[in-house]
Amino acid sequence: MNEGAGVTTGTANIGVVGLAVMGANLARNLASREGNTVAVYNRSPERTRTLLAEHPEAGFVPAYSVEEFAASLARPRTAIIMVQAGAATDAMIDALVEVFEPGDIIVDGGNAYFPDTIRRERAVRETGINFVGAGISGGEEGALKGPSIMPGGSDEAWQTLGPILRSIAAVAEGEPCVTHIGHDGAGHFVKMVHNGIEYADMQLIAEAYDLIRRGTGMSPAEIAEVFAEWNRGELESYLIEITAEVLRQEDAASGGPLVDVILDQAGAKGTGAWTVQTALSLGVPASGIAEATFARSLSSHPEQRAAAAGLPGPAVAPALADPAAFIEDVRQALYASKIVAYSQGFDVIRAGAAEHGWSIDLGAVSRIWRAGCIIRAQFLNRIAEAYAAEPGLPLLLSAPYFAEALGRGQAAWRRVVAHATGAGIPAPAFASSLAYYDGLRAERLPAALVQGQRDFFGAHSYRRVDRPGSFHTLWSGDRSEVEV
Ligand SMILES: NC(=O)C1=CN([C@@H]2O[C@H](COP(=O)(O)OP(=O)(O)OC[C@H]3O[C@@H](n4cnc5c(N)ncnc54)[C@H](OP(=O)(O)O)[C@@H]3O)[C@@H](O)[C@H]2O)C=CC1
Ligand SMILES: O=C(CO)[C@H](O)[C@H](O)COP(=O)(O)O
Repeated sequence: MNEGAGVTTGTANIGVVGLAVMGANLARNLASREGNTVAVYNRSPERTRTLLAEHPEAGFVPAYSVEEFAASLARPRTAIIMVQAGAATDAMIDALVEVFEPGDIIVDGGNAYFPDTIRRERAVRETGINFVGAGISGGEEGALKGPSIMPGGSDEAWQTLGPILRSIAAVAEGEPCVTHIGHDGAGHFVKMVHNGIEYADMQLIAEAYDLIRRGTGMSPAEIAEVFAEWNRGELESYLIEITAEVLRQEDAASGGPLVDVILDQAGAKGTGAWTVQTALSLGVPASGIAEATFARSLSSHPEQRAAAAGLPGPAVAPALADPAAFIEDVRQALYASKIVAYSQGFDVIRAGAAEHGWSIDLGAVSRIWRAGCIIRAQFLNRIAEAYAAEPGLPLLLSAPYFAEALGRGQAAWRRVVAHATGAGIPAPAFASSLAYYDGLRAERLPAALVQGQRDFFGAHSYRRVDRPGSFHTLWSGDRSEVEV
């Protein structure tokens, strides 16, 4: 039976392909906006049927084949794909290209590795169809109520898409959380870095929890109250808020805290690793994001953890003289490390924009992250202010507000990292953020010695502090210096 038979075709002004958690909620969000009629299609028809049955109010136009989907859309067609990243996205793009026409727009709203988006945009453009890679953040709730949206693609496609995306995006201080990030893969690039920062933020919060729990012996429910309190101050953010919720949750089966029965192996779908790979290839030291990504990897090697379980650690953990003061230290260390994570993330975006010829407005990026997305936070207002005051800011953490906050928090930060080290509690994101801060502010770095070593074994040469040029010491000869 053709389940689409009987529906009016060509009337939907927008379509959604892929009706899992993100696609279904985005389709409902679109349908709830004045003037929209939304066509929906999913590879497995069950999802389409379920969505229709559960949300008759949305007035969806269902399609059970890509041909039917194309026919249900008014021309020029606009469709948003929300399917699994990778091969599934390629398969859906190929299928839509077969049934769409020049001038139509295909939007990939899923997470995609930006080089894939650049490749797809180029290939689809050849057919005369517009392709837009748009990062969408906010999870299930954001997709439904208003996500933060990071579209790339052409100016022409943005003319059509802009009003639709503005109508469904979250709103922060009266501004929709969407902006045309830049051409081809720019949108997915920025979404990738958003997720890298998300990894760092989550890891820092997890380390804060672990330090407090192991240091003070407080229960998860008690620590939830600490996070709830922090959420009323400068750390106010969605991730802090949901952390309190998770820590408060009791497990029905054991009667204890849910967090204690969740297997301690963190999953990852790839965006953190993409950010780190990209940062490495751009030469940007995104060390906090890297540590957060590696911390998930370390957690997910049970065989290695079992092999290391008997290795010695500190015999006696240092006692905390003042647990309340320690908790305040952790709060300050978390804020300082968070500044580092965001500063590094914005560095990756700046370097990526330069490398790929994108003109990315970093202030606009910070503004569209203020609501709707997973890293939404009060803090983003401070970043927006920093870029408004100095759009060409070379280093976010050197902006007056952040420099002052780091200066205020650095003593507590050091105490926390020292305590973690002394107690044998892993705090890789806290420690690496502090090392990054100290590395940046150091008058002189041991990189000079590294250069000497490189010159010794590979005649790689070095530059001198006292005169221009490149030099090499004749290490295996008379050790005199020559200019090269
Ligand atoms: N979940 C989240 O919080 C967020 C997810 N994203 C991104 O949004 C996208 C959608 O995420 P989510 O809703 O979680 O869904 P999933 O990533 O779990 O993907 C499931 C969807 O992909 C479809 N699919 C899988 N393989 C194929 C294929 N070969 N051909 C056609 N369709 C296929 C499924 O169809 P079928 O029903 O037939 O299996 C289903 O509709 C992903 O790219 C994800 O990375 C972005 C932000 C947040
Ligand atoms: O994009 C997202 C949020 O912004 C997705 O939730 C993504 O799946 C999170 O990444 P991971 O699964 O690797 O933790």
